[in-house]
Amino acid sequence: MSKKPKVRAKPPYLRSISIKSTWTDFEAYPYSLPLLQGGDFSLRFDHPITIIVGENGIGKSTLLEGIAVLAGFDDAGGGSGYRPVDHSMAIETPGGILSKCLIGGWLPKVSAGWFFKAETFFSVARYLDQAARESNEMGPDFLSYSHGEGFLRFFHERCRRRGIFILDEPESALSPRRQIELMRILREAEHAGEAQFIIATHSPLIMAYPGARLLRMTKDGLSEIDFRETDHFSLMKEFTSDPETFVAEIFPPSEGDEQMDLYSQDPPPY
Ligand SMILES: Nc1ncnc2c1ncn2[C@@H]1O[C@H](COP(=O)(O)OP(=O)(O)OP(=O)(O)O)[C@@H](O)[C@H]1O
Repeated sequence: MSKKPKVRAKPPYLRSISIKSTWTDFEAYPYSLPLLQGGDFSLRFDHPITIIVGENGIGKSTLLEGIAVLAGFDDAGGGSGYRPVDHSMAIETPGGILSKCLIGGWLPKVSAGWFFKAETFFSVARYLDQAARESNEMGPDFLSYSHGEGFLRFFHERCRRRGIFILDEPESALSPRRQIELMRILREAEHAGEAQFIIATHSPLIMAYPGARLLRMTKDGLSEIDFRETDHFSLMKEFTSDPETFVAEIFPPSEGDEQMDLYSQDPPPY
């Protein structure tokens, strides 16, 4: 009798997160995020790629850290079982403890994947090289490249595998051209059908990724949005349609100032 081929579940693997109904502590960070106030926060993931946008400080990274810990990653970044940063001397409250108040709905629970944080990429990369050296293996050596090249090599090598990939501001070191390359990597991963991505970004390019579910985080919570409606896109649109006026309006002349030609080719007089 022939064996039935195994059917592998497709992403998204993490189908939902919600706040525990018994949770009552909303006083201190990270439970004090505006998103959680009211105690009925929940979010469903129904696309392989979810992209979260929102103003600085609204809580995107903290939410991603909570999800990363729920997925079994360290909130400093890395894969399952990696502890790239020594937290023993840290004085700050780690955002990952948010996971304490969250319940994740998985189908199935996957442990493979990665939590990429632009701000800790270099510590994580060093940790990977050191771990490889200790096992007499070749390290990935992401640090022997420029910031942006290192990031892209990383995305090429790690994000095409099966698992859940949580990316916090992956565009940070990438030129617009390289952001487009990242979008191509996402597209390949999406076609391969093995990876779920949850991404926080300020890049108007990445938020225009076709087929992703784009969510805007505000103090009132998370809601779906078209990328054209985001502040990031509207500001860039205003800028590109009339850069001179746009920049001049950033620096309105004070009373008594002479009107400055911002695009003068003359060097400054010092
Ligand atoms: N370790 C911490 N302890 C206390 N408050 C924190 C800590 N980390 C962040 N916060 C605060 O929590 C809020 C959310 O921060 P978070 O980093 O999640 O925002 P964000 O949306 O990712 O911002 P950005 O776009 O600038 O990365 C901010 O008001 C921030 O000052």
